[in-house]
Amino acid sequence: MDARRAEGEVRFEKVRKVFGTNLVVRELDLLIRGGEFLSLLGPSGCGKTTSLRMLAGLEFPTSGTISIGGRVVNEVAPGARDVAMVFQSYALYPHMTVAENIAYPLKKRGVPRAEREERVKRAAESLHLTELLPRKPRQLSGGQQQRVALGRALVRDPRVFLLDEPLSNLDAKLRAHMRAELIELHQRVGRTFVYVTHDQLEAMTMSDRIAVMHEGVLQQVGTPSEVYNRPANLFVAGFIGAPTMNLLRGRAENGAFAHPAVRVGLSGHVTPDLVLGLRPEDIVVGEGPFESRIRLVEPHGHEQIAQLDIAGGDVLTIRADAALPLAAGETLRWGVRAARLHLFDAASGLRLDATCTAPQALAA
Ligand SMILES: Nc1ncnc2c1ncn2[C@@H]1O[C@H](COP(=O)(O)OP(=O)(O)OP(=O)(O)O)[C@@H](O)[C@H]1O
Repeated sequence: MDARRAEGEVRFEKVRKVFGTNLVVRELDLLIRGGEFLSLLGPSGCGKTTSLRMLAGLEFPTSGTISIGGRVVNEVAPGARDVAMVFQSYALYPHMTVAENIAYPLKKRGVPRAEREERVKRAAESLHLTELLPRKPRQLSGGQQQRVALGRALVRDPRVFLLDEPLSNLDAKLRAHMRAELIELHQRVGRTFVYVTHDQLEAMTMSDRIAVMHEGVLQQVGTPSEVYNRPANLFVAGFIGAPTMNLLRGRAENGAFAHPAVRVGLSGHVTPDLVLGLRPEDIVVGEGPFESRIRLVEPHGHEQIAQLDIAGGDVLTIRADAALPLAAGETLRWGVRAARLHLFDAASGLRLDATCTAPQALAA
């Protein structure tokens, strides 16, 4: 590992954070590799912002250690950690020009004027801000303001960039555009990015790895494809993916997963009470051993998403080609791509290392 990578490595070891009686982060163990784009992903209140703020030095861990580049930083002041944070609110100085806003962190550190100007120029170029340098923040769009906030971080060339929902104030189109810009920026600067978001699309599209958090507990760390294709537990299974994974509770019976509406062969070790996870795209539409009534159909242009009322009182979400004639009230035949299904132990919620073999006809 080269020196630049080593200095950008971040490690949380048994980090806990308590606010009063509220345990907000529990025993967080997480290694973020130098140069990696890692997203902390989870619903509101799960402790991701607090984790980021502890890394920035804006909150202190109740116990445990945080290191950057192999050095424990628990006692190190925020300004001496060599990290730069970008917030959801851009927090630009309204009376300063874009150039002055970007230069500000350097000025505060006593960087000489000529060097300041050179570094601002480079940061502005890499964020396509050159033309905007003389403007004041109020003369900029939301996306441009967020780029200035990024510029203010970039100009310092920190070891670690900390980003707290930086795109959430932007409209959908601009967000998509900024996602692409952030990917590019990360590739160009080769620094560690720690990105906090509750938006799985952001996490899935930009990250090298995603750390999924829920109620202060780290649930799974993996590449976007790992968390999508092998969710470690029911929380991750239900959180990642849109539309969400169907989760059906059933029992292991004679080597099969049995539910009033679905029966699938099993191979491997399973527990008696199971949850079967079926992503909407892993349901075969129009053929197969199962039959259910269509409850509603949502056209999405390129595809349709439909809900089926299935036996046992559950609802199943499916995705189908836009050309298929689906209508509410009609009966639909369906099957499953067995090898793509997920099995969880109902009691612990943990993923089971077992696979589904083939859908089986339901007993009459
Ligand atoms: N300074 C504080 N004092 C007391 N409680 C706090 C403080 N900061 C955060 N909390 C609480 O800690 C919990 C986790 O907050 P945190 O902001 O880390 O969650 P989050 O996952 O980032 O959520 P969000 O996306 O809503 O910011 C919440 O219940 C919050 O109310």
